[in-house]
Amino acid sequence: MSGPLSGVKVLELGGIGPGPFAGMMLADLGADVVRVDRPGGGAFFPGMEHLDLLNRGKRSVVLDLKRPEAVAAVLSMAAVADVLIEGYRPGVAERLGLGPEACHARNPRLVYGRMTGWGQDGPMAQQAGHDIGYIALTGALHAIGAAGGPPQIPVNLLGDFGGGGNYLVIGVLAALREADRSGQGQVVDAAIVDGTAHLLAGTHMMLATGTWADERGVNLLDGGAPFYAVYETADGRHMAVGALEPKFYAELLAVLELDEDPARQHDKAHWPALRDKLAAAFASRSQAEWSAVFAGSDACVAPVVSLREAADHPHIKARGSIVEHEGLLQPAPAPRFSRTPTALGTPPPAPGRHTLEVLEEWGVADAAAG
Ligand SMILES: CC(C)(COP(=O)(O)OP(=O)(O)OC[C@H]1O[C@@H](n2cnc3c(N)ncnc32)[C@H](O)[C@@H]1OP(=O)(O)O)[C@@H](O)C(=O)NCCC(=O)NCCSC(=O)C(=O)O
Repeated sequence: MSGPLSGVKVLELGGIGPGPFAGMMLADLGADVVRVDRPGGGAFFPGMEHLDLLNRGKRSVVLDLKRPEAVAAVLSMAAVADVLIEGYRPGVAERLGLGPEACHARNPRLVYGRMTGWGQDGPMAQQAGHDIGYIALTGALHAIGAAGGPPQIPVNLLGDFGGGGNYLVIGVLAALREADRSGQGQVVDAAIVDGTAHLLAGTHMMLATGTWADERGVNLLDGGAPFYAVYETADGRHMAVGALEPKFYAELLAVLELDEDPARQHDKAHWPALRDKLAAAFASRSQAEWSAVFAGSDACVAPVVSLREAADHPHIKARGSIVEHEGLLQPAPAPRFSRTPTALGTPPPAPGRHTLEVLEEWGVADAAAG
């Protein structure tokens, strides 16, 4: 296995969303990730486990953790692992006998990563939830959408993955580094509400400076500014315009051949008229035509393409950011490394495919535990 985390052993107790995403990232980075699936798989999309990209590059063991022998097997695996990650409701791992105390008794160096929406404590810790509810409580969902319209759902990118799985990985990596020095593991409590709130640092900065109103669709970076917005083209597609800096804004006006005073960029009273002008300009040609017109320019304009179209965009293609691998269209590992390059992992395994192989390899005595 290549990648900077080559040789790092990760045990992932199977959950949904952000936990598996964090496991995928660790596998992308080269770690040996073993996922413990429950009998019957417990997949979000049953029967389609081979398409579950969040499990690429991992091996799967199926263990019924309601059986003491299976719990003993997982504890033995935790004894030789560097990292354990779990995404149950707080207290579930403890009830199974796999909480941090039980695991640290077997392996004091273990980094024990916990992924939840609300966090390990607080009044809502025990409540069920999903991305949309978690981001709602941080102010993020309120901030997204057009002025006068309802909040818009940013897929489940912001909470589950941006504020969730990513922060679990960051926490795990920091704790691993510290464990190298101290010889001790610790618990990483990654909560989507914390991570999403943290992602809002820049927005809070603008709020503090009085340059951001606590409303959606009226600000510099939420579509309020006409030079940072999305416009419809003649064929019903869209172009994304992000001409923030005066020199790039001037370039936008030049390419569009708009009769407009560049000095009025930040004149809010002028914004409605400017938006109308930009809308009329973009509505005059197709997305493909505008893409050709803006190619190579610094006007910061890009076509809004679909998930499938993205893979065919010349830049995305040249970078190999989204690739077809083993018959599956998927994003490539990110970021990239100069000395220890990463590679796309093995396809998502069927649950339990590696039970015997892994239990043997990780030296777990009772290989029949599952
Ligand atoms: C998502 C959940 C609300 C789902 O709630 P539940 O279905 O009630 O699951 P819980 O985690 O509470 O408990 C899981 C139960 O499964 C049992 N369990 C788990 N693994 C096993 C195995 N291998 N074998 C046997 N039994 C098992 C475990 O003991 C618990 O049983 P008992 O002990 O008997 O109860 C919760 O897991 C949760 O809050 N997780 C943290 C946050 C999270 O992941 N949110 C969703 C993000 S995804 C998202 O937002 C999105 O996709 O959109």
